[in-house]
Amino acid sequence: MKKIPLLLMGCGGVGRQLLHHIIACRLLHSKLGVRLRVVGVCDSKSMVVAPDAFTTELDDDLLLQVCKVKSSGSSLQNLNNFGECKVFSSQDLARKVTDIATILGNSTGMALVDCSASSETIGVLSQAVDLGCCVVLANKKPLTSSLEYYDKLVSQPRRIRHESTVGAGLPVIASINRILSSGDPIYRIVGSLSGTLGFVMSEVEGGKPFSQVINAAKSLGYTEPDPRDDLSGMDVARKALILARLLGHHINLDSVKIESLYPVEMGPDVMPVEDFLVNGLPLLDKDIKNRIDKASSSGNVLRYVCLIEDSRYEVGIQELPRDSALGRLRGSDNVLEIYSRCYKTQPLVIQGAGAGNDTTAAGVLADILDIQDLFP
Ligand SMILES: NC(=O)C1=CN([C@@H]2O[C@H](COP(=O)(O)OP(=O)(O)OC[C@H]3O[C@@H](n4cnc5c(N)ncnc54)[C@H](OP(=O)(O)O)[C@@H]3O)[C@@H](O)[C@H]2O)C=CC1
Ligand SMILES: N[C@@H](CC=O)C(=O)O
Repeated sequence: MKKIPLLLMGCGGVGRQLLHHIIACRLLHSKLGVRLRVVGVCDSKSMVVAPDAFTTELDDDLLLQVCKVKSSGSSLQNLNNFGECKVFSSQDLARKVTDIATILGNSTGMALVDCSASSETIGVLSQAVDLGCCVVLANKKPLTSSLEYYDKLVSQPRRIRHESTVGAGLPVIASINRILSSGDPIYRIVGSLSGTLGFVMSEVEGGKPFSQVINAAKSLGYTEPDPRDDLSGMDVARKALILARLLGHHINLDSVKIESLYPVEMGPDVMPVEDFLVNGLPLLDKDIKNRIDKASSSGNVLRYVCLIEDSRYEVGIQELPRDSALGRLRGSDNVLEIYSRCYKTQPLVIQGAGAGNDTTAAGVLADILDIQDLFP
């Protein structure tokens, strides 16, 4: 049986769902001759690890307990007396992750899985690459920081997977990699790449207030931890940057033209997120409704569109015909049109659920299975 040691960073909506998927797939994976050995799980402050990363793992009862503790809003410290594990607190975290990566990286190998929404994981991920580990990301921040970090993370292409960073579980990165590796140059990508903003546009079209829809999107697990990451366009800009860099464009986030749906006075530096959700959002209801009604009166709809073409990198609202590919989108679906030599007149179109814990975690799990050949 092939064994893949795995350390999970981030135990929020996506991370917990990943643990549930791993447990639910035990039988399937054993038929495939693979076992995912979860050796550690950490959140922002603590980490729970197996007593000996070489020979032991966190068993499924303990993983379920991790999920239970985290979904109740408690700390992983509460697992101190539950089963065979050790719990470490904040100052030791990065060092402890690196210690495990050092032990396993050059022996059995290890998959370091980032389901956090933090930029603090970038250092440990890049060290893990040097230590011979694989990295699997749902977190977009490590790939959208400096070009130096990006180049480091992708320096061993067989050892990195990040399908869920764009379009959640949709096969966007894999499809682009296949097209590029066949020498077919991609010259234009256009799409709607935010589950949250897609959901918002179609629900507000249906008559619901913007503020209510954003809160619903948060409860459904579509938004980033702070929904302003979605509403500012920054989350889509990160996806645009990931795609542009995949196409070989050596650019940074400041090359992406971004349209925000809220004013600077409601930004994270000015207002705490709870304040924004309760008091800020309702102030935006009228303006968004007016914009949508105006488009509707001309038979159009509003969609938040991502465009990558030549040296144009733009994310923002566009008014589009209701019966266009993007105009027909409903709910949290994403759609992506890829134009290349082979897909010139008719683009390659990828469409489907583009956000949510289930599909995102499924994408992460498929990525982990995809690197199984690198493990003994
Ligand atoms: N939801 C979706 O539809 C999609 C999400 N993604 C990406 O998946 C990631 C996770 O999203 P989601 O689960 O919704 O986010 P959550 O906010 O629910 O969870 C984030 C988790 O990361 C932990 N964390 C924060 N900082 C660190 C750190 N430095 N080291 C380790 N863990 C840390 C948090 O810890 P604590 O509990 O202590 O706060 C929390 O457990 C995000 O990057 C998001 O962009 C990608 C595609 C789709
Ligand atoms: N917040 C994101 C989640 C996926 O990346 C979105 O709404 O698309």
